[in-house]
Amino acid sequence: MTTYLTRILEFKAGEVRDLKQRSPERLYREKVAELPPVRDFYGALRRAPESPINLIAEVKKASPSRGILVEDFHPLDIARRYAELGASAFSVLTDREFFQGSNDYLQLVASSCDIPVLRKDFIIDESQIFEARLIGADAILLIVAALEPAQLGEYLSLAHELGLAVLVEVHDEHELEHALEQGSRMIGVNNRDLRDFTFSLDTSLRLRPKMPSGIIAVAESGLKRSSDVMMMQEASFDAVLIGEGLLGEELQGFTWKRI
Ligand SMILES: O=P(O)(O)OC[C@@H](O)[C@@H](O)c1c[nH]c2ccccc12
Repeated sequence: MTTYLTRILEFKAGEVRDLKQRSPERLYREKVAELPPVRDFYGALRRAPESPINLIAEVKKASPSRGILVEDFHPLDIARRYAELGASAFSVLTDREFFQGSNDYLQLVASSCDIPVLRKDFIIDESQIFEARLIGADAILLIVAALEPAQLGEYLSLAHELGLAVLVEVHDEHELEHALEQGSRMIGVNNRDLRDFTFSLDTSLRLRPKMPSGIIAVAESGLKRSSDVMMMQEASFDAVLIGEGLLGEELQGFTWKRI
């Protein structure tokens, strides 16, 4: 069945072919060895007992479901505003075709701010993990629904070997089980179904009790109101990942944890 996700992944496969032609793995390994260490993404997101929920603020220009969200898009200004709001980490979209993101945006944000940065993209090949490290990311997203079962474990290992943290994204019980079996340390529940872009906050609430303690738990997508954030805090998520909702006034006025 053709879904939004399958369409995105097909396009991504073409991009990855080009990327692999441009840069063989040997070159990546040499370059990565010269890089400074990453910032501690896991450490920034783990919520201490009694402390408020952490914010991963997403720097997002557009989405396939909503089109352009920010016409006059200045990623660094947006990131600085989110840091002032109290964000613990950033997520920067690097997918060009569907989200109008860019590696340049990530590079700019990562090199100008102290807060750790997640590369938000559809990773389907090891070359993209090396690339993430080279452009300055501290963490990557791995979407369980976008990978073959054997790939998740392999990519987790490679990312950790390169010093990158991994946010493993799941959408149902089955994916969660697989994520846990493969040794994920940080798991994000996407409230949005990437196959048809429908969403429900209940997805996070339903899956949270099935995540063992010790896992860093993140609720992702569709959070727009203070009450949504409070609900995830009460459900004992460590963090929320918010893009579009931060463009609205309500969450800009929210008292996020100050750093
Ligand atoms: O803008 P929102 O609804 O707050 O969502 C942010 C983030 O969760 C969403 O952009 C996202 C979650 N998983 C993804 C995977 C790929 C691209 C984007 C995403």
